[in-house]
Amino acid sequence: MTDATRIVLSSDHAAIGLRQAIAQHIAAQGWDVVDIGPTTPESTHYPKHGKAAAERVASGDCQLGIILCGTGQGIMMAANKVTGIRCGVCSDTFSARMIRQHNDANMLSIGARVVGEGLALDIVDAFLGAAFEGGRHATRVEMIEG
Ligand SMILES: O=C(CO)[C@H](O)[C@H](O)COP(=O)(O)O
Repeated sequence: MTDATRIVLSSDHAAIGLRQAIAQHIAAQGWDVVDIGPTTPESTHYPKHGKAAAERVASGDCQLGIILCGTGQGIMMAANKVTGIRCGVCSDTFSARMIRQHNDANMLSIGARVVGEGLALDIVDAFLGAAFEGGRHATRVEMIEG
């Protein structure tokens, strides 16, 4: 990935502050950030935000996505319903690195009620700093796609 890689961000109401902190953090690193909200704190429904972000990645408009909800789980489930999306929830940096290296994940999900901001930013850095290793892992990723 290069600095020109476009990254879509979205969340539900539970993760607006963390999403904005991540947006600021990665924009400062030179990533091209597309934050599709929401921006207001009213209660909303994570499936529509996960689907909207996933469609940006699946269409090729964005190369990677970072999505958040309270646990990271529901929005991940919604994103993974979109064909071509491989999204994992991460609460640790090892998993964030490995979902890129072994699973060629194109989306990362984080639970804003699970991890604090400092760890979340480290998780994002681990995800964005890793690259798919291919080889035997490519065979397995192809099997996920069916
Ligand atoms: O984590 C989530 C989905 O997996 C949501 O953020 C969570 O369910 C929202 O809960 P509430 O409406 O009580 O704020």
